[in-house]
Amino acid sequence: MGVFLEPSLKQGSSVQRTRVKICGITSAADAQLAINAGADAIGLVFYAPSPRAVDIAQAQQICRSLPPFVTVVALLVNAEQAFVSELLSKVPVDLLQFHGDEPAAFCQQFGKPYLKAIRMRPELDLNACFNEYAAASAILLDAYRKGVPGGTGESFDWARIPANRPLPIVLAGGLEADNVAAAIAQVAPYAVDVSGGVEASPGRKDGLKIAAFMQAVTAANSAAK
Ligand SMILES: O=C(O)c1ccccc1N[C@@H]1O[C@H](COP(=O)(O)O)[C@@H](O)[C@H]1O
Repeated sequence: MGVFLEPSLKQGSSVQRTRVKICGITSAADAQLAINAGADAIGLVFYAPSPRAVDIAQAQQICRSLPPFVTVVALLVNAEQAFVSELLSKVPVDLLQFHGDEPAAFCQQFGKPYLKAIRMRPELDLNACFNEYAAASAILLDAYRKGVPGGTGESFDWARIPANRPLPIVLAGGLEADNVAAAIAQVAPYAVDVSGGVEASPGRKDGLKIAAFMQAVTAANSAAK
């Protein structure tokens, strides 16, 4: 297994900025809040039990409103193969995010770049996950709560993340403006992913919280220079 050098880590005298994904976007207006604040990616949740769930028609409407160079991530939790294929044929998705128990063969079959979310349950063997999902674009690390696939608003012990990683890390789980700088300083992830921490209420984003989150990321990157 090779060792991926996180772009956020110091390379000579330069430090690359931490990418930001704002997940759980449910409207064109909320997408605009994220983009205006400088987010790199938006996440659309295709998981019906979530308060942030969107359907294909809503996703199409949100995507039609987007300017170029914004990455659209589709979040799925143990979805049927047929649904993922339909989604990809109807919505301009850049990246799939598998947030359930999908094996690597399932994730790879669509020929799309993908993130594999790993929930940090206590006995987890992270190296085994890196090996299984070696073809992923990145591994997204999220908090574990039994019976809940994600979006818990809870964080986990970042010390469990090894310094040497074969793939880029997207750090998720309970991030918000008040803790994201500490997370970046400790973990140096490729990207951070936030949902509940920038909401006014479940499924509705808060422009001020998004702006504060983005400012905290920028400040953390400046402090690392
Ligand atoms: O957002 C959801 O409702 C959701 C539902 C099912 C799986 C994942 C979900 N969200 C993802 O969970 C993490 C952490 O979210 P939070 O910032 O702690 O609220 C993040 O990757 C979300 O995209």
